[in-house]
Amino acid sequence: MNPDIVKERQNASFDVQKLTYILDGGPEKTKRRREISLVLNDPDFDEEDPNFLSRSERYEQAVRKSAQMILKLREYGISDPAEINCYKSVVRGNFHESLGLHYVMFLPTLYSQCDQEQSKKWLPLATSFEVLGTYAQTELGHTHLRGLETTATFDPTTQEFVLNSPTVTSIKWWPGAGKTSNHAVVLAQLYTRGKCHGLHAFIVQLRHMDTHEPLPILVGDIGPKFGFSEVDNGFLKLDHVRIPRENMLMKHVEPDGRYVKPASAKLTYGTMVFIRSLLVGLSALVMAKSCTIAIRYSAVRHQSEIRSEPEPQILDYQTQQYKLFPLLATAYAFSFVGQYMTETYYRISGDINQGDLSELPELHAVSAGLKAFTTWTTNTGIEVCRMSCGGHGYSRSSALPDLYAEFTPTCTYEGENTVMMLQTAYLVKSYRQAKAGEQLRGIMSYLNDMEQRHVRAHPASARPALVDINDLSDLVESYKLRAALVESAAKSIQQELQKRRSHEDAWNNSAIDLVKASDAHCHYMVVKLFTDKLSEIGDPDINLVLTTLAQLYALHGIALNSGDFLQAGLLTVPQMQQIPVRIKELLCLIRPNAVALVDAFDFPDKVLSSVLGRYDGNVYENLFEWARRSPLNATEVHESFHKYLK
Ligand SMILES: CCCCCCCC/C=C\CCCC(=O)SCCNC(=O)CCNC(=O)[C@H](O)C(C)(C)COP(=O)(O)OP(=O)(O)OC[C@H]1O[C@@H](n2cnc3c(N)ncnc32)[C@H](O)[C@@H]1OP(=O)(O)O
Ligand SMILES: Cc1cc2nc3c(=O)[nH]c(=O)nc-3n(C[C@H](O)[C@H](O)[C@H](O)COP(=O)(O)OP(=O)(O)OC[C@H]3O[C@@H](n4cnc5c(N)ncnc54)[C@H](O)[C@@H]3O)c2cc1C
Repeated sequence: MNPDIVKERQNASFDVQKLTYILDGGPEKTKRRREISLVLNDPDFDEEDPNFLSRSERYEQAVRKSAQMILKLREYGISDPAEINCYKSVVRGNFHESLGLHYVMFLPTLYSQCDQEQSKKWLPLATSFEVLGTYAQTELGHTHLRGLETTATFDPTTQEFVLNSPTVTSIKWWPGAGKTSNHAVVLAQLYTRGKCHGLHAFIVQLRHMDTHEPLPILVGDIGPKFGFSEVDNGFLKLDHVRIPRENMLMKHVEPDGRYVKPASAKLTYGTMVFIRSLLVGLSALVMAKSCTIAIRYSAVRHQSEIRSEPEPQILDYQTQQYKLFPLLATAYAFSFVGQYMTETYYRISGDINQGDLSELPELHAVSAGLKAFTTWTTNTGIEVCRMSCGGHGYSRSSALPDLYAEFTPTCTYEGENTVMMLQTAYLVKSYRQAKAGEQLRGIMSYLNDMEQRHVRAHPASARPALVDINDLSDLVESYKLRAALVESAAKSIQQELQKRRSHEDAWNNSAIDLVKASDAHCHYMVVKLFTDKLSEIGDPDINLVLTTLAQLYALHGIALNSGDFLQAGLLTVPQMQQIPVRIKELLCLIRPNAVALVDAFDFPDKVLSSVLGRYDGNVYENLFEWARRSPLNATEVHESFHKYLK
């Protein structure tokens, strides 16, 4: 064990194990997670570092691993979805799996959109993996749902739907598992009795069940990408492909071609809401991994000098702390927000299953906003962690390049982030309702205060600054008032309308304000949820260290967005000047606990797959050992010497 890292652990002021329990949701859950993690010792999962393989080899290795996972899950009798998720996330490490779409989109779509008869037919096939599915929605030319071109036209004479990609732009593009899957949920515009009824979901067989040869359908892999090398994102061109009427999910078309309206057309989009909710938790996980790597490495790396003494640990540089500790605080904040998002998703979708759709718009708005907010922040954070590790951070052995390449598309898939932020129509709507005197419920209820509390932009001089920057509840209140930026967005739309612009143009001309408002709303939610969580934590040592992190998270956010807080008169200039001073104090308070705080995330070394983030801190000898395994070192003299240099 590296002596620096041993010393760091001795300095911790709290019980790391107890903090792990809090993050997992209780000691039982930690115990079970650790039991599941023992799978890492299974030699059947031994594999080559994907960084040393070609794309085709990576795909093959990933398929082998996916197949092994299925067999092992059966062998160990793991069937609880949360446990399957935990198992798979341990085995997958930092990469994705070829069968990922089957689990996260195909199966959930079947679960939520099959009627009884369909469930009876499709669920046994899909859960036994005879049917391997993907989710084919996006097209070469469009992702916007109303713009999708693929059609499904009902033919009452044969009781079939005819699926067609009429143009090049209508070819399905990006669905995972182009080579792996034999079925797809295809999203297409439904036509019956000559009328279009919008987007609906259909189960389409793509490949022969025995030979895996494509049916008369053009299907394949779209080629190498920035990351996602384990995943065969695919194309799919349907040329008048016929499927039985029973393959339409939720069966909205009667045998005579009559269309039966669903309770809400948006239920078809349910799987996207599910994944957006999950991505909040994924952001927390990846931010936690990145911080673990960068902070452990910073504790063992010595460089340069502060005083004329031996080289200090780079973690002692104030600038290094300023790079990493706000991200550490973010990792904790997002962990608690991820827990909230999961609970909220299951609560509201439970109500939806019972026929109560009243909270669907809020679930959509919150999951879209938090997905965008947390993935954007994490995306930037991984890169900060990488650069904070200097040259060794650039090596694939650090895992940080892979974490970035695998994570960055979360800002794009499942709804491009700006587009998701613009789903703030709900916020503006809520603002208008509150202004009209309606009492809002749930997370939007802070807008009820608008009129009474004059929550709106004021010049600094007009508002007495009562905020104590050391008091978290005051900071939460300030974020809440800043979230009233939605008023500026609503006003901008109003002004545009007064200029006789159409509603659509008024919206587009206010889009920057709308995204800012959405961002401020999400930021408020994160600060509030982090602060609320503290009241549940009884252990005084842990409460203290997490309070320090929450303060850092809140103050760092204010420092980055000082213009908003000053403009709205929420803080004065002298208070703003105090914030960097307080931030520096908080960095010093966090410093002795930094390594313990990342240890509490409890990532096994094999899951981190990072030479820099090793628990034992023995970085250099392992870096050397990793480099020696590079395929270029397989021979002492590379063949290119004989071919070209000699
Ligand atoms: C541990 C977890 C690991 C997870 C790892 C996952 C790895 C998997 C890897 C990759 C998977 C990637 C899969 C995909 O990307 S699938 C494709 C995803 N595509 C999208 O997300 C498209 C984004 N676009 C949209 O969703 C829509 O186009 C839109 C931007 C929302 C606009 O939709 P539409 O045209 O219908 O709507 P309007 O703007 O006119 O809005 C109409 C009203 O409907 C409301 N609305 C929209 N969407 C929803 C919804 N999902 N639920 C509820 N309500 C919704 C909208 O707010 C409007 O409401 P109003 O009251 O104003 O009328
Ligand atoms: C790794 C990966 C996996 C994927 N997996 C799947 C899958 O399994 N199944 C599937 O169906 N799809 C999948 N996708 C596709 C993915 O869902 C889309 O790429 C995503 O929804 C974004 O759409 P787009 O690519 O058309 O971007 P565009 O919408 O073209 O975005 C380009 C730019 O235009 C801007 N823009 C677009 N619309 C607006 C607007 N209304 N207002 C303001 N700005 C706007 C965006 O902000 C962005 O800056 C995957 C994508 C990736 C990268």
